[in-house]
Amino acid sequence: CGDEGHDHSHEKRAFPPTTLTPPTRALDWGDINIIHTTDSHGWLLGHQKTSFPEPNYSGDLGDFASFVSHMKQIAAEKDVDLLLVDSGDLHDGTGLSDGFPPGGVDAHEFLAKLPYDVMAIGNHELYIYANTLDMHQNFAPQLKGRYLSSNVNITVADKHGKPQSVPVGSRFAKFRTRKGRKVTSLGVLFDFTGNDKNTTVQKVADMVKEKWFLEAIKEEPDFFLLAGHMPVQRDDWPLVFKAVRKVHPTTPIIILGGHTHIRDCVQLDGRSMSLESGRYMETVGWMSMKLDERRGSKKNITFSRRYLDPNRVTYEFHTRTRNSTFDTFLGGSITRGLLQLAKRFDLNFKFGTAPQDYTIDRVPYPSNNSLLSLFAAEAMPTALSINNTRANIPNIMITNSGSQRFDVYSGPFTKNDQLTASPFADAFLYIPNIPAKTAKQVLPALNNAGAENRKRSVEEALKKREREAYELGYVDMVYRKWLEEMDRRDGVERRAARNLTLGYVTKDSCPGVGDDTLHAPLPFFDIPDFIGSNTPNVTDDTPIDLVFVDFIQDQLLEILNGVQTAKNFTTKDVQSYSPFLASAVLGLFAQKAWN
Ligand SMILES: Nc1ccn([C@@H]2O[C@H](COP(=O)(O)O)[C@@H](O)[C@H]2O)c(=O)n1
Repeated sequence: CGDEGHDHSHEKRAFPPTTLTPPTRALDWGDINIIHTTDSHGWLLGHQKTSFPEPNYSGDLGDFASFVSHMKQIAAEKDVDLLLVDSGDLHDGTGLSDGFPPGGVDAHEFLAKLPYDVMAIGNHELYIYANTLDMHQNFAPQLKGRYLSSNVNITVADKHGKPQSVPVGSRFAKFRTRKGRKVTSLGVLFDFTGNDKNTTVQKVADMVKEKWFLEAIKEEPDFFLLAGHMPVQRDDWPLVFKAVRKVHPTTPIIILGGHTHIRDCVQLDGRSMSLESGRYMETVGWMSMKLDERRGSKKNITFSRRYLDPNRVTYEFHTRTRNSTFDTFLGGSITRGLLQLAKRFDLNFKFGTAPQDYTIDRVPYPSNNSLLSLFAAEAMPTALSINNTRANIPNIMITNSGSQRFDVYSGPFTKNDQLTASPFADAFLYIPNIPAKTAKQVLPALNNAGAENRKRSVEEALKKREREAYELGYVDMVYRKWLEEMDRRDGVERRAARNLTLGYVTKDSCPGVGDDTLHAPLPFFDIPDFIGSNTPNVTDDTPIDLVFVDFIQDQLLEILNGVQTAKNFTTKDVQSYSPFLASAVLGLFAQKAWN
């Protein structure tokens, strides 16, 4: 980096001890180039486990910062523009984002040190008001008008103490690139309904009718940069796209989406490209666009896109650097700062030693290697029996499979591993005295099993619930379908060939191959949306406790009232079951079972 006299050593350079596959080819540069991140969910220290595909994603935020600096330098040499954009969901996912009380994520300080041109808000910034307030008061100001929340507001007290609803960040941003090109930018969130009190999400269809929106898009920029936490397929981007196209039929439009955690690309017309760049810092997206020689051209624009595996081999390949020349001063200081933060939050605290790998969808559910089986059948019953006067009453415990966010690997099981596997601070509730016969029907009904035998009214309720679930942020099924398709295409053959490491194998609807590095896909097994403990061995009329996480309360009550008619259950029948939150369950279990 040319900065002599400071320490370049990183403790975390101990991993990965594995040989990583380099990218297949150089990036295609254009006049406008974009590096894109989304759904990072706190994975700022990179993926640290040694079983594949984890080493593919071992680059940390410091490495990423060094990569961005070198790429900026290359852009300057080429005399082109390079922008850095994020599409939201910084919260919920690791010990760095969830290892301490909500309302002030110190790790975000390091994100703000990167030269982001635009960042958009995600649904995970809105589950807890204190987190949204932190974004509004502390994070957004550091982005100087470029933290965008076009349709998301927060209610805060004005200077007279009266509540007022204001954008969490800014509604839009207009700026010029280094080369002087005019950009109009938005940060749009899908129609999310699971947000906390005193935050509001306006429907996208209503946002595009707002006076401020029509004013903002009126003047023609050199290109529109529409960032947002919304998948590039099957959602409301076309509403925003059409609203812009109505006024500017040929102006280039770049869309940078997120939320479904997949790698995806689509072109809504020949002068636009939409990119989605995965999750958990497992993907860094790249897009380039060659501008027209003359203004007003209607010809198709040449775009390229690429999905990079974020690791030092990828970064050094594309920046023509070596291990000894790659780290910048900023990059090194970010890595060291994050490691200090991890130490401060005691993220290496060991609960026990996991005897084997437990994965979410690489093995069937239920099975001995399934994390969902481990959580539902062993960890939840063990952890929730601690300090619980109802421990001796038979029960059925239910949670959503989406509550388990990441695999557990054999070896030391730390506080960080606990929070990556299960980051949500969801509380456990219960309804007492449900006849075992009724309680046993709830889980299959939640998973829509036996739908063909069900009455039409229940069918309709389930359809409605599916729609509502999407609005609440349930998109795990989209990610899983994506994994299933890549495995089904040629998973068995690619894995059998043994010349490729495991990783993502993307097929999207943009021209050419999108993945930067070739891999064999992971094996995939379908999993249910809801999982439960083993049913107790009691007679059908035995009254038992129906235990569940608060996150699924509304759906559970709806289903419970569908499988029986003796009583209409409401939130008044629900009580607190345990002092422990979902995010603590695996640690409590590991202390008992893995020590
Ligand atoms: N309190 C919570 C909040 C969310 N979830 C799970 O997260 C999913 C949404 O996350 P995305 O990254 O996909 O936006 C949601 O479907 C739930 O599975 C939770 O369990 N508890």
